Amino acid sequence: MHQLLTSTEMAKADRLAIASGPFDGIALMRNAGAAVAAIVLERYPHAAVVHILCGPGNNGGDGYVVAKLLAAAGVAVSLWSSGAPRNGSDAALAAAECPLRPKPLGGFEPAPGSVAIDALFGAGLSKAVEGDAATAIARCAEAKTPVIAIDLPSGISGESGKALGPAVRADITVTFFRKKPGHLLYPGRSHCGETIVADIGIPEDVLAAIRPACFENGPALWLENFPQPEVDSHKYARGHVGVFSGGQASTGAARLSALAAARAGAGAVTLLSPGNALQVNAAHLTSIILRKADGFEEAAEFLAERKPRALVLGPGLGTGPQIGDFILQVIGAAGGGVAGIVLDADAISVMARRTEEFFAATRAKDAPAVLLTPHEGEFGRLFPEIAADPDLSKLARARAAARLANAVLIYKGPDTVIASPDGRAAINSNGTPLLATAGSGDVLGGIAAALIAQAMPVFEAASAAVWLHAEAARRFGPGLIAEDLPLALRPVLAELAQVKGR
Ligand SMILES: NC(=O)C1=CN([C@@H]2O[C@H](COP(=O)(O)OP(=O)(O)OC[C@H]3O[C@@H](n4cnc5c(N)ncnc54)[C@H](O)[C@@H]3O)[C@@H](O)[C@H]2O)[C@@H](O)CC1
Ligand SMILES: [K+]
Repeated sequence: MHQLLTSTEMAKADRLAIASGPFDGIALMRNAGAAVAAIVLERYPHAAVVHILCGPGNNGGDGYVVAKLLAAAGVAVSLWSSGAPRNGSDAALAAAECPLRPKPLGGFEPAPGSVAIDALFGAGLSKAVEGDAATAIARCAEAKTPVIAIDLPSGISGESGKALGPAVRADITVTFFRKKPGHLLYPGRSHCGETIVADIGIPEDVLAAIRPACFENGPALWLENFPQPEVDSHKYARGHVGVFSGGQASTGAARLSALAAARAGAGAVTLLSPGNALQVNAAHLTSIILRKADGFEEAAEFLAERKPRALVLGPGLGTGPQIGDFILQVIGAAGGGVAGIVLDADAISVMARRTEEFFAATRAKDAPAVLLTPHEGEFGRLFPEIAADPDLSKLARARAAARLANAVLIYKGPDTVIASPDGRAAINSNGTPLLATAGSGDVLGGIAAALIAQAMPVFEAASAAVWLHAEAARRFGPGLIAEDLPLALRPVLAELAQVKGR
């Protein structure tokens, strides 16, 4: 259920389902309407009136089916239409099967105690909602009428989650077969309320032909690749992570990454510290190995001797020009042995000033895989042209940036998108505002590095890290600070290990 379908992919799913039978277009529409009607009856059994607002397309067609079924169940139904469906469409068949006569949408006023079904526009929305439909949306909002949206809240793009103009704020959104990106990307997500995915008889095997490349992030996406220590594992087989610390006044961020990497299962973690910060780091570390690394030569010795599988560069590292040289040298030297380098925070800001050299390094033939973890501001600095394109959704921005940088991206925010240069992407949906706390990003980088070090492919490792990080925060609850996050991973990891062991 974790695949997300674009409108083109969903139309293909409909076509393939119709071709393989037994349901034709109108039968799928009847199933869709029946699913919505059942949810209305279950959730709003005492509604005084159910208003059904039908648009001109097949979304409206679903509305006519709902009207017929609810009326047959004895519900007081009031049917409104913005215009007759196109002759020969499934919606026209559904309208013909519905015994109720619709009233013109312009006269719609929600009655007290009523519920509204939004069947105005779904996957076919192509421009801003205007006229009577926009007025109807405003009237529901003014009257605080509970709304159940069919497929998508009208006005929201299923592709981008953008509001193309006025948009319905639904309490429940019932979509079909699979969610669409617009259900998870903001502001769409906040317009959906609870999103329910209904089965309308489209067979699962159509997905093999569609091969979706976008997913809702969750264990279904990466559990198969999630590390599980073998009985005979020793600490280096569980993956060694190297984290580079900043100077003596900014060491905490790297230590948070290091601790998170250890909690996320890295067998060994080394903190590489400038000489002037060794004392302060030593005073705060116990199980983490501390090693002096002043500049590239000592870093290169560490790579050659200890063969870490993953590196974290960025938290608290500083933004001076020599830091940029250092990062480029480490990327250049790490290919072969290092499976992945996580570049976060200061590393992103520094590389944003040298994008040409940076992208040349990440695209080099033997470069290690790179994972970038920008928040909105850092994304804008590193990818200014992509960030400035108003036509791109957050999903499209993440994918374009991943391709440009030849890197996996964790594009952070309330709807974090993880994107791979191969075109795959995941949208995270378990995020929490509790994570808006200083140092939480440093922890995320450490978790991702630990998973990469344990042989998870970088896209899967990044996706798993984002999910684990949010899940740990949610379960910990209010009062969370970044220091709590590594330990808060424990129950989440325990549960995953149990599921995986089954
Ligand atoms: N067999 C099928 O085709 C099925 C379709 N289903 C429903 O069909 C919907 C998609 O149907 P459609 O492709 O007809 O699309 P919609 O019903 O979303 O709307 C398309 C119509 O609205 C017009 N339009 C788009 N934006 C407008 C705007 N802002 N103002 C005025 N007019 C606008 C279009 O020109 C077109 O006539 C899905 O969302 C789903 O609810 C489901 O019943 C499942 C089966
Ligand atoms: K709708």
